[in-house]
Amino acid sequence: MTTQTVHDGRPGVRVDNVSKSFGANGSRVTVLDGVSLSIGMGEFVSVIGPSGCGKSTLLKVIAGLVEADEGSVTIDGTSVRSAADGKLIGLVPQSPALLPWRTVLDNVRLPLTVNRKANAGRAVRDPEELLASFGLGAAIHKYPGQLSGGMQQRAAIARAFVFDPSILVMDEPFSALDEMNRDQQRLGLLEFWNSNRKAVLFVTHSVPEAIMLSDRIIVMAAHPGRIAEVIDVGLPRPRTAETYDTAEFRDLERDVRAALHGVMEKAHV
Ligand SMILES: Nc1ncnc2c1ncn2[C@@H]1O[C@H](COP(=O)(O)OP(=O)(O)OP(=O)(O)O)[C@@H](O)[C@H]1O
Repeated sequence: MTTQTVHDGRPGVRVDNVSKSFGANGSRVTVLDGVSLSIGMGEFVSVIGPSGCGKSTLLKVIAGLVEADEGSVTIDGTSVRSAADGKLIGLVPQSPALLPWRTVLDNVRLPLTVNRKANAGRAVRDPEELLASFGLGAAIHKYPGQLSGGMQQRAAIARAFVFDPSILVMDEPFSALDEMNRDQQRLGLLEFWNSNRKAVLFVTHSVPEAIMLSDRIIVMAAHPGRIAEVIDVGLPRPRTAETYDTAEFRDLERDVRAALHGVMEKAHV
């Protein structure tokens, strides 16, 4: 096994000194305070931290769904707005958000058909092939209600790949699944990502999940939301179910939990 990090010289995601507050003057709350980070092309970065520390807000700022008050974000060298217009950003939400009256294949095709004119000439992936590579080849003509939660989430991930985005932002995509199923989905995602390297920002509450998937783990602190620590994972890839049983994995688990305890304790001072 080898440790491999793929950087092809492209800038990836750059977040520079981003701040964001919500609320009116008297009750204004700073949710992100001077957050800076970068994700190289082909790098997998997870964000973990206590509830309310601004993980989802950070993800939304990077995905162009929320505008930062201060600071800047660039995706592959361009502004978030033009990256979003150019379909460079793939988003996987917490719940699969599939349309129940459309088949799985039609759900994954939907982004291609919504604005056919604007999408003309854009590089796209074949929805059937994508679904097959996520193990859903036999389910393409089924409706979402006929699929398990894990299968629905895989379809949502496949949908995020149709425009072959440069970056993928994923907001706790496996949080609604039971642990066994969740683990299967993680390994499935890793297998696909290994041969389709994107810059990934992955929000999670699970320490083992963050370690298993990531090259780096960003630990956030709350009130205001900020980066407290960055932990390099460095486990060899490809990672498999056996990776959980290694001493290196357990050491990392201890380090990440200690970092989380650190930010929780400071929050109570
Ligand atoms: N649109 C909004 N308007 C007002 N407040 C908001 C808005 N979006 C988020 N917040 C507040 O910002 C803070 C951070 O929210 P965010 O969802 O980013 O945290 P999180 O770390 O993802 O939390 P969790 O782990 O519980 O999902 C919370 O206090 C939340 O109530």
